[in-house]
Amino acid sequence: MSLEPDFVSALENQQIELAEDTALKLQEFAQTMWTWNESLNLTRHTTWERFVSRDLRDCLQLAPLLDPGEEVLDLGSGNGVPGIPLSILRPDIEVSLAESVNKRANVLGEMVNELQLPVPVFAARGEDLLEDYRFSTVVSRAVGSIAKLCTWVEPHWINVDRMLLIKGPKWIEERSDARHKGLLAELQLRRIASYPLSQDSEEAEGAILQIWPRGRQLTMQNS
Ligand SMILES: C[S@@+](CC[C@H](N)C(=O)[O-])C[C@H]1O[C@@H](n2cnc3c(N)ncnc32)[C@H](O)[C@@H]1O
Repeated sequence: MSLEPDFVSALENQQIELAEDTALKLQEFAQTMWTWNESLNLTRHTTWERFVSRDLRDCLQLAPLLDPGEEVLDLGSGNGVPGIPLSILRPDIEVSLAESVNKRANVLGEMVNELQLPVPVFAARGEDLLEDYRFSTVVSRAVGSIAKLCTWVEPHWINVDRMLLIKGPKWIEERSDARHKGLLAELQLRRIASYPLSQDSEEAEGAILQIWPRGRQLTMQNS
């Protein structure tokens, strides 16, 4: 297999440099996802430009924030973003996927098999899994507001060190809403990455928010 020219130019346009075997695996992921997308509604990002500038860009921002050996749960994995690219970019961490819709969870299982990735897929609500499993970091993108995620994880902080949420510019309103509802009273929230969402627009910014219990000392390097 070789790299698709349109994928290579999308990477160049975004000034992203990747080892060839990593790029090939990410390419395989996108192609597998797009094939499944024909029968199941998984993604609207169906061009290399969109895949690189949105999906991959978010994952590349998230990947360096995790420590080697971390156990990570992608809550609401849907099409596999960010969990699957994360496991490709960071083979030194253990990624699991939680997806509450059975059909999508089955497809995720097929995708990780095709890609031969050591990624368990749970057909379950992420918060239910937290009753029985422990994860150092819960990651999530495009699943729910800050308030919703805080509510889901609230009873389970004993089994989670921190959440890392990938958010668009609306995160500030979501933070106000969560504060207003008193959901952040026992939590700390810090933006630990921010980046332009598109090279054409200076306004739209992506953010990675870290949320963790007040008073808890995190041991991760980038926390
Ligand atoms: C809009 S998709 C986002 C998919 C992917 N994370 C992304 O960024 O493109 C949200 C997915 O989360 C799933 N979902 C919603 N609530 C969930 C929960 N509590 N636990 C697990 N999956 C959930 C939905 O079924 C859906 O597939």
